[in-house]
Amino acid sequence: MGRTRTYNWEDPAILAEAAGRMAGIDFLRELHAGQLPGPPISYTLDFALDEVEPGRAVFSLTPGEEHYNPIGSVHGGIFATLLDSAAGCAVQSTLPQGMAYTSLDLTVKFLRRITVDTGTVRAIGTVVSQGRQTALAQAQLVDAKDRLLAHATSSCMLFPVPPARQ
Ligand SMILES: CC(C)(COP(=O)(O)OP(=O)(O)OC[C@H]1O[C@@H](n2cnc3c(N)ncnc32)[C@H](O)[C@@H]1OP(=O)(O)O)[C@@H](O)C(=O)NCCC(=O)NCCSC(=O)Cc1ccccc1
Repeated sequence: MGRTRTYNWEDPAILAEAAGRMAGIDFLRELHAGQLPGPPISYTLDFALDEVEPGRAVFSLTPGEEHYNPIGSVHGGIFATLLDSAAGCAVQSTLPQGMAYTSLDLTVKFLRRITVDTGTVRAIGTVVSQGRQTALAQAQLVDAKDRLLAHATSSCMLFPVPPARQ
């Protein structure tokens, strides 16, 4: 008998509209407090924003079988999703109202495999450098013993919120 999993999510337009009219840190704090619905990807993969402060964001995930690749460990894309989220939200946490961002790239180093036995993992993102048009962020994926599981750097593009989203 195969395993099954069901989940619900909220209309992503609610979140996108809020992101367009709020300062990054206020948006992320409301997300963290549950005053805004999580993004659909957080329900799909079952991970959450744990901490946020200006220039730093932390996400956590407890690995399950549903995250596995065909070779018996957590798929690299799960690592990358957590690292992209942490690095991107670290940048977002510094943006004033009216500014938006998107990640331009993500360079990931997979240092240790993750399995269901690894336990909860945390992706800690911080801003390394911020300019007018781009920001450089990095993120570390660690286990409960703070062992480094993966590392990523990401460049983000900064731009005014498009009029349609304001
Ligand atoms: C193994 C290596 C790549 C290289 O390690 P090195 O630089 O030589 O360093 P070191 O030897 O110090 O090892 C470090 C730790 O690793 C442990 N360990 C070593 N060998 C094995 C082993 N054979 N099996 C189990 N564990 C092994 C080793 O005991 C140590 O742990 P410890 O300190 O004792 O507790 C390591 O960096 C790694 O596992 N990275 C994560 C890669 C990863 O998870 N990628 C994403 C998933 S792939 C994917 O999804 C793509 C895909 C998609 C679709 C379909 C198919 C595929």
